[in-house]
Amino acid sequence: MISIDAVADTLTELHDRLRTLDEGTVADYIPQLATVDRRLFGLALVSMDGHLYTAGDADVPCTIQSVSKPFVYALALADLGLAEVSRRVGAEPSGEAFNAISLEPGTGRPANPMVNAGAIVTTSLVAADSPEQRFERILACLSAFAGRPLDVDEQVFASEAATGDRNRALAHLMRGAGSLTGSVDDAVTTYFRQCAIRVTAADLAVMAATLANGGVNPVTGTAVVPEPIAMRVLAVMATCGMYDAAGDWLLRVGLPAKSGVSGALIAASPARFGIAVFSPPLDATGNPVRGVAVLREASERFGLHLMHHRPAAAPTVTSVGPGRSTRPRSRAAAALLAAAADRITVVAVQGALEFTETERLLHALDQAISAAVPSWVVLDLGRVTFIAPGAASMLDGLPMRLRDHGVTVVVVDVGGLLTASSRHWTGFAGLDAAVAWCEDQLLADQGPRVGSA
Ligand SMILES: NC(=O)CC[C@H](N)C(=O)O
Repeated sequence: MISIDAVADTLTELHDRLRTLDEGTVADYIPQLATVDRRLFGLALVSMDGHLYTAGDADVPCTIQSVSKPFVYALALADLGLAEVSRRVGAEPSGEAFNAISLEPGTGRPANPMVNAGAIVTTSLVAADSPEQRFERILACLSAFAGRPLDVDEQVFASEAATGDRNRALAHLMRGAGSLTGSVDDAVTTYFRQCAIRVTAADLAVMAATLANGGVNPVTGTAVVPEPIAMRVLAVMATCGMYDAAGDWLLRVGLPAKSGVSGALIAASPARFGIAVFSPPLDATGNPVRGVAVLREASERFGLHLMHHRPAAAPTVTSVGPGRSTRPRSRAAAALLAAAADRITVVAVQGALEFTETERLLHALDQAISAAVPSWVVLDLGRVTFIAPGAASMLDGLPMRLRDHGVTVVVVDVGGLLTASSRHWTGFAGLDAAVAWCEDQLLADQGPRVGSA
């Protein structure tokens, strides 16, 4: 079969080339992890439409390890809110390894939820009546992110529970400092179980895509967490997800990401896709060698760096000009409307309105008003597909501000993009009706003169 898909081809090409990159060491401080085949190499990408692309061992299970941390952070944020969670776990890159004892002097608050200390506290914050229920909620949450019921690799769990003294020590330190409340044993046991949840690269790509998609799983359509939470989780991943390599990662790859000692790595390109790589050998910073290489290349090739300049796709304001309706008029009224043609201006807008487009629209309106001194402006949103909440708030005060200048603004807003959320706007379902309404107003204004004409 001839492939016409650049996404599938790119994954296959990256997989075939980078499989020869045989550097790094498989983690063995959790003995069971050392038994895994270092050659395993899976790639998966999930688009915002829920299309899955894979290459290599994308269906081979591994334990999620630290890649669980952003998702449990999301759950804690959903349970407690940002203010409460931030009181307990910071959001500063530690600049240290994942298992560093990086606690804020004095408070003992861990640096961020992406290192072990912060993750142990975050796990303990998940609302529950018992440790068992807490873990069930974590498993259910991660399963919703993945879009299928996940389970636990009991051997890896047992292996880490038997050897995880450093994490236990961290938890004791935090309990001593007061940043971890409750039982150390319960906190680390739940954390170890969470790290032993079994996933494939394909699952991880869906999970990352859910974060990229504003918290809505693009495969199942389930709203897993509210958009502001997905945004904050991505922010913490961007600054802290790659441990002490986080700065270099943001510089070179420019995507929120999270790695784990099993060799799992996810990255999310907001509003574009989630990607995951599974390849066990790790570099000196604890990040998977091949995963890092894949993401560096993919980011470069698809132009994905978050800080890329993205020019607007199309003009926002497509026309500015006088408006005339088809409503039948008396001869006198028609003459008056013709003479006052510059008093009704139609501004036609298209596309998705975010900050840039809305600033552009406001600027065009400003110019139209100063050039023609209209008394009525019809904002035609007939071809607007989306208004971001921030953009709607930029437009919200417009009717009142224009009224101060003697201008009435109305909107053609078939989908209720503006009028559904704001009572400041007079909305019409069609351009003709909106212009006719303005004409009626204009004629009523001029009433005596129409009579005497
Ligand atoms: N970086 C990681 O994936 C660490 C997770 C592992 N379970 C640990 O706590 O040591």
